Amino acid sequence: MEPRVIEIEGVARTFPGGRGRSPTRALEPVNLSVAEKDFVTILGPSGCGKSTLLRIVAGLDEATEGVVRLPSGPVSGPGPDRGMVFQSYTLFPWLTVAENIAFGLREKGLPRAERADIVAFYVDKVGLRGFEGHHPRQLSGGMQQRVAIARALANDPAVLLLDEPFGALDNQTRSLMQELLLQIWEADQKTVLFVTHDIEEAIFLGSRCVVMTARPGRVKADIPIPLPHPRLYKLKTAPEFMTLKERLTEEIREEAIKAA
Ligand SMILES: Nc1ncnc2c1ncn2[C@@H]1O[C@H](COP(=O)(O)OP(=O)(O)OP(=O)(O)O)[C@@H](O)[C@H]1O
Repeated sequence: MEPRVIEIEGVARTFPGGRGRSPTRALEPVNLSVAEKDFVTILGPSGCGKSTLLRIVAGLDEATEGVVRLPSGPVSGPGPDRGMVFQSYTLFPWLTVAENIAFGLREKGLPRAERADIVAFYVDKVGLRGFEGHHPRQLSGGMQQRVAIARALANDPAVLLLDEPFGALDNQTRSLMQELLLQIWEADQKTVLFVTHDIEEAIFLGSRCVVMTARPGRVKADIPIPLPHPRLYKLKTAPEFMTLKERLTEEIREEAIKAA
């Protein structure tokens, strides 16, 4: 068995209310153990605490109960062992594509020549050669998200945390980005936590799919996705894909009804 890289132990989150408003219980205690090279997709109805859980693993928010353990120790803040990509484009608008990708490497103090090599490698990998000198405003949404992924990968984190990174993209671009991410994962075998609303996306990408209940969220089901790799878009119409889709649709439907 692969070693565990993320241990989420009894992690719960309540947001304080303030000014007469009652507190919001976003997450019930969540336990989740993620092995090295796992690609865990997290599905759940809107508002069930998916982003909150990911932000706690990233160290951007604090659990009110429980702990997240990494090989480096319990999470107490962001760290270079975790790379995060959000739904909205979070590139630095005043930096070029190359400068955005190199940002973390600069912070780490890597020499210029080494930074340039790493940037060139990831620019190639995400298909942005020729756009190194462009600024984010000169790129389409899909291109910006490719830069964000390249920036996260360039730091070579053990864990990638992705919060609906393709949520704002059109279907065609989204499909291409899914294939690109899978190719990268198949080659680099990173450990990935990927939050999504999209059942097909959760199956197509994941080696495991965790379904959360309606808010306050907890783990409702943890379903292995034993589909072979490499995965290409045609897989989405295969019978074994459809069977998984049916099962997950039913799980999510029950929760969406509760949430509504
Ligand atoms: N900073 C905050 N202060 C107060 N409440 C918050 C805060 N962040 C999140 N919440 C609440 O916690 C709950 C869970 O939010 P979260 O964003 O984690 O859900 P989600 O499952 O990611 O939702 P969606 O799929 O719609 O993005 C929601 O009810 C939300 O209003």
